[in-house]
Amino acid sequence: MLVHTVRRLAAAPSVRMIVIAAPPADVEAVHSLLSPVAPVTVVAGGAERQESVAAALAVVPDEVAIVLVHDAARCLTPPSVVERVAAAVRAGADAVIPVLPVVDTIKEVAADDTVLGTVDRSVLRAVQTPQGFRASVLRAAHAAAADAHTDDAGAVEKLGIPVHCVPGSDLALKITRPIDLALATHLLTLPDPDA
Ligand SMILES: Nc1ccn([C@@H]2O[C@H](COP(=O)(O)OP(=O)(O)OP(=O)(O)O)[C@@H](O)[C@H]2O)c(=O)n1
Ligand SMILES: C[C@](O)(CO)[C@H](O)COP(=O)(O)O
Repeated sequence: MLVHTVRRLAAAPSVRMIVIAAPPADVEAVHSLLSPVAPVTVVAGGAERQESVAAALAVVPDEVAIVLVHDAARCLTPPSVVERVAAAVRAGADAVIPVLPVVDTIKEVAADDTVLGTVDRSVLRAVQTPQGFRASVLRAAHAAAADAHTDDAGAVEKLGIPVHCVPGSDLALKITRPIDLALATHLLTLPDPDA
């Protein structure tokens, strides 16, 4: 997954530096794996995603103005999505997330499995990565983050800074369940949409 992720990130013209947070015991191995794919810096990640992002951010030079945070698990994210996010930050947004509409009906459910209500899905979005930030905003959000957050934009929202949405991609699925892996394996057999 890491190889596919880095290959697509490196193919995005806006990406100048790639920092990977790896399990501490695997830093050397990950560097050896990825060096033939693209120049990468590999740091020891943390127990949670948030800690890994903070560790990677710590080695990003101060002169880097825009930082994109990506999931290795979204390894088929097309370079066009990376470019869309980067372009929106360059155009002036402090924080940008790629999103998709929610296609299922969403219910709020009580602990006893009784439905409490139906949520208006027209205002909901499923959030992907990479998420793009003005570097100073991401650093401030991480410094201020008192609680755990499941995405970096969540920490920015808590600062009261607007987060802008751009279209994501079905290809940017997060490989979480066995069926996601089966789907990704099949998608790899299809022509590259960005080629
Ligand atoms: N300690 C961690 C855990 C996760 N990640 C990053 O966060 C992404 C999502 O991780 P994870 O939560 O493990 O993905 P899921 O497969 O969705 O697992 P879970 O069911 O725990 O949410 C990973 O691809 C990885 O890039 C990380 O950097 N450091
Ligand atoms: C960042 C993310 O991929 C956006 O959808 C998601 O929040 C990661 O969540 P996870 O539970 O760490 O996989």
